[in-house]
Amino acid sequence: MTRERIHLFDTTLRDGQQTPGIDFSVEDKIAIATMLDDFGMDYVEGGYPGANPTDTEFFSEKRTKTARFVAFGMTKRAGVSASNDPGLTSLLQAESDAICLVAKSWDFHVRVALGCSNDENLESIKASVEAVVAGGKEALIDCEHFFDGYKANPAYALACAKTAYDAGARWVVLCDTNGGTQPPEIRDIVAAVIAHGVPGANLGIHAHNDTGQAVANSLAAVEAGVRQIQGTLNGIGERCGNANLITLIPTLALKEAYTSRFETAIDPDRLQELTQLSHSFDELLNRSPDHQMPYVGASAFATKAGIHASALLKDPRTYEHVTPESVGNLRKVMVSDQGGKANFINALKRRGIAVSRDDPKLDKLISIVKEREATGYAYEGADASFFILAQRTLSSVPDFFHVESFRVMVERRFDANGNLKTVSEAVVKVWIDGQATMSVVEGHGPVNALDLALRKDLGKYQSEIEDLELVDYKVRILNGGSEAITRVLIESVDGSGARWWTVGVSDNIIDASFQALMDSIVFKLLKNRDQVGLAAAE
Ligand SMILES: CC(=O)SCCNC(=O)CCNC(=O)[C@H](O)C(C)(C)COP(=O)(O)OP(=O)(O)OC[C@H]1O[C@@H](n2cnc3c(N)ncnc32)[C@H](O)[C@@H]1OP(=O)(O)O
Ligand SMILES: CC(=O)C(=O)O
Repeated sequence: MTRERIHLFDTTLRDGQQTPGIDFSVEDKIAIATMLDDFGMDYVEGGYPGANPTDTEFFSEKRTKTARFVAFGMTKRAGVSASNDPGLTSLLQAESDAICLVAKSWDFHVRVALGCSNDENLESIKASVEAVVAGGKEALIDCEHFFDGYKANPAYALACAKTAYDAGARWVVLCDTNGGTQPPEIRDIVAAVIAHGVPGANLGIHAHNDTGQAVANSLAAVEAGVRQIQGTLNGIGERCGNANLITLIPTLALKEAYTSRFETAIDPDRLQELTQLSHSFDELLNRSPDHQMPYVGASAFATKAGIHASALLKDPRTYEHVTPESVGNLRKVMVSDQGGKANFINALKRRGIAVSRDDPKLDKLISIVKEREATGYAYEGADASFFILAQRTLSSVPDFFHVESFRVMVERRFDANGNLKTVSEAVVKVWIDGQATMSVVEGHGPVNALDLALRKDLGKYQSEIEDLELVDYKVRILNGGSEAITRVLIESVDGSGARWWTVGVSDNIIDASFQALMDSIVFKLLKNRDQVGLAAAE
């Protein structure tokens, strides 16, 4: 039986950026767009070029290889032509494959927010879509407040959708902007749009989660005929968030209600990387993963001792709706040697490391990782540190250099002109091939000083690390009070454009940073010798 294609549209970098407390840098956006593209999304919406310097810079080049790269903006203002609308002009100049324009489709909004007539708004929709198509780009229209608009004035909401479609929009996306619509209403209203002449193959759904129904509403829309779902990683987004793609993707891929009828572009083998994708994204946001998130949460396949554990030991299907391995998660209780092994073998394979199931070194690696994670390490977000640990445990890693000692000082003092200054200085003693060198460097803060001192004189390796750059540094305090432990995550990049994350954990932030910096340099040296798996440095 032919299955119909559901197109996945990710708006993590646009609607996700509207989440209170979330603010992406250009570097963050590049890292996230790469993750999404690599995972197999059809569309990656990168933000709103022209709205702020970050998004404008992000759209200075195309950031995806396979996914369609989408710029977001709004329809032209009433009273000006499309070619004279500065917002639309700058959108058309952005480097993107497609443009998604938000359009008002609730007459109340047209009157109150835009202050123009209903017909003027329809003219803006038509002219804007035509301008996008004439500019050689795929046009999408986000019909803002479509469901509320339909309830208030069905004829007008339908006219907005149909105008966009007739003008050439590839996708007309029905938005539940305020997030209050319920699944039966979604089903009925989507059916009305299709009956009005906009085919389901050209319809999308953009659901917000204000009543906890964003995923259910997206699936209800698919049932009713839409073929594009917009959502975000881990469900971030304005107010209560957007439809969670990390929940929708496995539901579409694993649940018979959908698998028999639909397919997405996500390679079924990549589903096992879903937990890692979700957790890596949280690491990037510098926040703890939600333990109860469907499929990928640490508790999603956990059970307490007792009746459940006893049945699980007899057959895991007694308490699991899918296997944890299918989404890269782990079963808890049995501390699952079996589940653990499959998971590690898969993760190592991706990094080019082959290990057999009965190799005792694999058991050793699993127990080291579990012990370390219990003390605060998080390897999901630090692929390069995991790679080094795995290589050290399963085979070996060359002792390129040895740091005998380091010292970091922070001094607040008056300079020669009588200005108060805080100065950070680091001293590092390194041994290479029996020769010791001592480097002393001042930096912008203690971690920067330590980084510069570590990389100032690495003897015969110095020329190899000239293009190594640290582009992100994240600190998380793992438990409060005087017992606090610090986790540091560092993102590095080199001249080839490869990026990797390393981790360090200590009760001392400088020491944690030192561990992550060391892993980054060792990883770079291994990479220069073609000794790292592809997935560890993408
Ligand atoms: C539902 C959604 O999530 S839509 C996406 C919302 N995201 C954002 O707004 C984030 C980025 N936005 C911004 O940085 C700014 O709002 C900008 C740069 C786009 C515009 O800034 P400003 O020109 O200063 O306008 P401001 O933000 O104050 O108000 C929005 C204007 O857009 C108009 N507008 C809103 N939607 C539309 C639309 N679909 N079509 C045409 N005009 C629109 C409003 O009427 C208002 O116009 P006014 O200034 O004449 O009253
Ligand atoms: C466009 C959009 O983000 C919304 O209507 O919610």
